[in-house]
Amino acid sequence: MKIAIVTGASSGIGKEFVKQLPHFYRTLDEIWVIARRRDRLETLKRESCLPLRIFEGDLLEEHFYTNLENFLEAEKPELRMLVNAAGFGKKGTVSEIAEKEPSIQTKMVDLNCRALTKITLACLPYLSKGSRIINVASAAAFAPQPSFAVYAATKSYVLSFSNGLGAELEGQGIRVTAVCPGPVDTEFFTISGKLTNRWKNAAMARPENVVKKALLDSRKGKTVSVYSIPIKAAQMGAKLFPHRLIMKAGICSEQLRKQ
Ligand SMILES: NC(=O)C1=CN([C@@H]2O[C@H](COP(=O)(O)OP(=O)(O)OC[C@H]3O[C@@H](n4cnc5c(N)ncnc54)[C@H](OP(=O)(O)O)[C@@H]3O)[C@@H](O)[C@H]2O)C=CC1
Ligand SMILES: CC(=O)[C@H](N)C(=O)O
Repeated sequence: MKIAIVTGASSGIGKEFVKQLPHFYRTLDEIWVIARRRDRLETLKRESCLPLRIFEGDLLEEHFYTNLENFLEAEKPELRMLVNAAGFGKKGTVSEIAEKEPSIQTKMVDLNCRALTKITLACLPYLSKGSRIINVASAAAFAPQPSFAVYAATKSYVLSFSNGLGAELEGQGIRVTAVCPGPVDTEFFTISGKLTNRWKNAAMARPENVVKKALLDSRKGKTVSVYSIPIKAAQMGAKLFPHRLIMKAGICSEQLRKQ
């Protein structure tokens, strides 16, 4: 049985992967979808042209992995595509967030980094030549971001992990692509807090476009997928300029906005 696995499938970018995957991978038999909100996954299942198998659960809970591993062991599927999209962010300084929600920043690290790694490790034995991994990082991975510090650090981990793992798996014909979008119009900002940066607001992308580009880039075997010219410029800027300067520019533009 040929399958794809998508985490964060109940909303936004992950959900869009579930919608587009059947058109890119016509030989898939099933997509296994992971998220906490079962009702959302049930709706997606009714609308999908491929059978979806629902794995309702919290990626922060250990028993979730035991359950998934048991299913993988029993079915021994040919995993053609793993998409790690589950994640969240919180806006504000590290101290402000810590005061309001003491454990949320370590939970962010646990979901964005640890859970992504755990799912990948569980899936590795079922990948074979031609299989793909897509890890949803972010343009926030390119440089540190004051007032988004933990989030940006988690996404640097995802980018670095994807590049390292990709180099290890290349010889087996398995490609890993880190997707690094700027702001995307999803429920992300309901949880993180609204975007106040006008440059970021102007660069807001549609999830359909980001996902289509990611799937095309993954098919080509690209290691990083960046949608839109402004975000490619940001990627280039982060390579050319010292991160100290980039952070200063970000802080100045935020202060100007507040005036
Ligand atoms: N939107 C943006 O501007 C950008 C987003 N990204 C990244 O894209 C990824 C997807 O975000 P996006 O689609 O925008 O945001 P959404 O909030 O729309 O989706 C987040 C997804 O993660 C799932 N999720 C969250 N917490 C858990 C958990 N503990 N266990 C299982 N699943 C969980 C949610 O499902 P449920 O709540 O049902 O469990 C949901 O399906 C994230 O990694 C984000 O960092 C990257 C760049 C830009
Ligand atoms: C939420 C994101 O990851 C986005 N790249 C941003 O920095 O706003």
